[in-house]
Amino acid sequence: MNLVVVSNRVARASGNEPMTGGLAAALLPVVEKSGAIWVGSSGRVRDGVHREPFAEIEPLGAGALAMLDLPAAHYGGYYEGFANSALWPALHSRPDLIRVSHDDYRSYREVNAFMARALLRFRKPDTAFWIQDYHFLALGAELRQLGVQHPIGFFLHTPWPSRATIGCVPHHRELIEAMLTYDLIGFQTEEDRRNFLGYVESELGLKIDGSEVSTTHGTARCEVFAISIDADAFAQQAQKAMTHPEVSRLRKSLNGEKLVIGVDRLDYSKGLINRVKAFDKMLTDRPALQRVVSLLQIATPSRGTIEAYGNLQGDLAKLVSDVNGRLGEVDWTPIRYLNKGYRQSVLAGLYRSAHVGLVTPLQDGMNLVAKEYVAAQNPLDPGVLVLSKFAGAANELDTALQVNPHDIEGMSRVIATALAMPLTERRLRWEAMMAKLRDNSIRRWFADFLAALDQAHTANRSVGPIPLAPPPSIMMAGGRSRLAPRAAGAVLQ
Ligand SMILES: O=P(O)(O)OC[C@H]1O[C@H](O[C@H]2O[C@H](CO)[C@@H](O)[C@H](O)[C@H]2O)[C@H](O)[C@@H](O)[C@@H]1O
Ligand SMILES: O=c1ccn([C@@H]2O[C@H](COP(=O)(O)OP(=O)(O)O)[C@@H](O)[C@H]2O)c(=O)[nH]1
Repeated sequence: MNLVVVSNRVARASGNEPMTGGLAAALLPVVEKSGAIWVGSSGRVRDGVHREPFAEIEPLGAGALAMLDLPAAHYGGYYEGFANSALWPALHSRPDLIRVSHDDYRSYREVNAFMARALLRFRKPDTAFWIQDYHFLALGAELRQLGVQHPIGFFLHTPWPSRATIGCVPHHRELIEAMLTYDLIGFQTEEDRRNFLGYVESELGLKIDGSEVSTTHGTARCEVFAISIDADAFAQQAQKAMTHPEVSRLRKSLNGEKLVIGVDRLDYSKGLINRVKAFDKMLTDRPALQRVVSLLQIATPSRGTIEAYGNLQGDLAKLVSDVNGRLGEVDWTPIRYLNKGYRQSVLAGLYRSAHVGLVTPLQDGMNLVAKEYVAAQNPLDPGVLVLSKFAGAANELDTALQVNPHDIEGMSRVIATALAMPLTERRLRWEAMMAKLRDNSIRRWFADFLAALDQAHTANRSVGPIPLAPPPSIMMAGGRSRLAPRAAGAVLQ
């Protein structure tokens, strides 16, 4: 099989920069080994690329990485607009943060259609397409519309929310109808899958048969594949990282103090404000812990041109400075707060140096930082993971100390418990989590998805050729979508 993987964000094998997010970090090692072609955005835009998509292609393991310049006129409306100001807040159950214009939606559909046309050059008779994430909900439908009969799978890296919440996204019906043209739709957790099928049944009135939804365009199978990491490789990296100068400097600066670590993109879904408040409360309520423990919070800038992200950056900086100003001393700072990214070869050593890993998102598809923190620990003296029950990772990492990130007082108590946990209990909890990570590796995630895609597509083909997808349509009065033919290229006119 000749695999084409598609995502908005890609990662270069030779890249020396820190990873921006879990999708790229998780996919890089497996895509590299698979010989696949990985197609995504170059991060650059270009005028007039509609006819001839421009791709910079470089080797990636046995395969290749193709980075496309996306259309200048639509990039902002697609990425910052519809993808990250409408879909992202809705998918993370924050409908109050949805900001979207109908032009943004048009741009989103234009970029999906553009990507579909660009993918045709990579198509061979035995190609399977694997589309990643909410940036490309409609890409499968665009490919089918171009007559592509190949297997097309989709994996959603974020949560899928309740029907009421996804219903706040303009054009939700036509987007989800478009998703049903995928042979296979993968989710991080059973809850995400249930929410999606619940929407399909109650909002679209379609019948669900086990994991399958049948439409006049074929059957979409919906399954769960929890993304993961290569735990043993990460453990080795962590051991090696202990001699990295940056890690040595951190350890030396601790002067025997305990360390709590948080590593996140600066995103409102990550629960950073509540986390800092909980740490503050712990130190304020338990003065004996002052000078005994500090927090290292790495908050990598993300999507900074979007208002909600800019506001968060300001609010968080103010909160951290308030805590440090109030509790700090001439020779002690309670919170080390860094707005930059670190390579995993350094990050692994930082995790291993920390007695507690704080991963407290309000909502998170999976959260690979939680898994990396566990994998990085010294088996003889492991740290404790404090994990939000609203991260996808909480399903597997069930011996972490799980918290409700909305309960600041509860979190402050649990962090104190983690800091005081005896070695025997730390080891028991860590061993159980590490066994789960070893069992469900990123290699297994990759292989299981592709095997299920093959099965789903074979079952679809056994009932005949796949009809052209329902074409995209604009909203009609009353919020219902219509399924009407569309002239090639005439998106949303
Ligand atoms: O590409 P960006 O806009 O910079 O955002 C980074 C990525 O954020 C999201 O990551 C998700 O995928 C992880 C791996 O499955 C998962 O652990 C995490 O819970 C998710 O938030 C987003 O879904 C990606 O598309 C972005 O690339
Ligand atoms: O400075 C940083 C911060 C994060 N990461 C990586 O970015 C990913 C974050 O993934 P996660 O699933 O936790 O969250 P996301 O950012 O994708 O929502 C992890 O693999 C981290 O190792 C990194 O390499 N350097």
